[in-house]
Amino acid sequence: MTVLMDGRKLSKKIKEQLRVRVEKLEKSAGIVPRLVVIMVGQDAASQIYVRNKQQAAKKIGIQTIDNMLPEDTKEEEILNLIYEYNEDPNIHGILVQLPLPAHINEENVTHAILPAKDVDGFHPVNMGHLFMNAPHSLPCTPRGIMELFKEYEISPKSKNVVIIGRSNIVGRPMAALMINADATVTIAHSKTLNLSKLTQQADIVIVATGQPQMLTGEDIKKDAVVIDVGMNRLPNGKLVGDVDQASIDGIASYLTPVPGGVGPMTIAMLMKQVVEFAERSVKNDC
Ligand SMILES: Nc1nc(=O)c2c([nH]1)NC[C@@H]1CN(c3ccc(C(=O)N[C@@H](CCC(=O)O)C(=O)O)cc3)C=[N+]21
Repeated sequence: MTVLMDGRKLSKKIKEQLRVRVEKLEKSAGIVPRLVVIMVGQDAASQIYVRNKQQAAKKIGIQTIDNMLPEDTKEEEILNLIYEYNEDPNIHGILVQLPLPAHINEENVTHAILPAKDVDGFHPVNMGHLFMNAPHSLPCTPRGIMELFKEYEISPKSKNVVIIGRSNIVGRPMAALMINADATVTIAHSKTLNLSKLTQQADIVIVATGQPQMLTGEDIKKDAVVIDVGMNRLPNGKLVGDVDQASIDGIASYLTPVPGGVGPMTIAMLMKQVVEFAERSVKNDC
C-alpha cells in the first residue's frame, strides 16, 4: 500500500496556525504582513500559483499587492519597481514569478531584491546561507517538502536521496536541505547516464524535471519514498506530475500526489515566510 502524502491537509493546518499569528501581530504591533507579487507575461504554472496564492493570503490575513505586467515590460521597469518596494517599510516580502520572458535577465532581477525581503530565498546571499547550513529564508518548494517529511515522520538521516533536476528553485536548494538533514545526496539531471540505476538505489526520490510522468514503478525500489514536484498540463487539460502515479502505486511506501501534494505546501511555505518576515520587522524596530 502506497500512502499518499496529503499536502492539502497539512497546508490547511499550517495556514490556520499562520492566521492566529497574523491576528496576534496585528493586535500587538499593528502590523499587517504585506507581500508584493510581480508577474510578467503569461505562464500556465504561474497562473495557477497566482490564483492559489491570493486565496491563501486572504484566508490568513496577509495583504498581497499584485503587479501583473505585460510580456513586453522592460527589465529596467521591473528593477525600478523592486527598488521602490525594497525601500518601503510596509512591504515585508517581494516575489517575482519565474520564469520571466526571455528578454529579461532573471539573475539581475532576483539579485535586485533585498535579501531581507526575499521570500523565495533565491537571492545568492540567502542561497549561500542555506548551503552553509544557516538559512535565513528558504526556497518554498523544498521547505514544503521538508515539512511533509516531518509530518509523516520520515527522517532523511543517513538515507540515499536522489534528486532529479538541478534548478535553482528546486533541485539545488533541495540538495542543500537534504545534506543539512544528514542525508546522502545525488543530484541527477538531463545529462545523467543510467538514471534508472541511480533511482533504483534510492530510499527517497525527488523528481523536479517538468517531464510528464517520466518516473515509473520500474525506476524505484520497493518501499521508496517518492516526491513529485512536477506540474504539467497534458493536451487533454489534465494536471499531472513528473511521476507516473499508477505504476508507482503499490511499490512506493509514500508518494506525493499531483495535484494535492507539493503544490499546496509551496503556497503554505510562502505564506509562512511572509509572516516570519513581518514578525522579524517588529523585532528589528526595537
Ligand atoms: N518565484 C517563483 N516561486 C515559485 O514558487 C513559483 C514561481 N515563481 N513560478 C511558478 C511556479 C509554480 N508554482 C506553483 C505552486 C503551487 C501550485 C499549486 O497550488 N498547485 C496545486 C494545483 C491545484 C489546482 O489545480 O489549483 C496542487 O498541486 O495541488 C502550482 C504552482 C510555484 N512557482
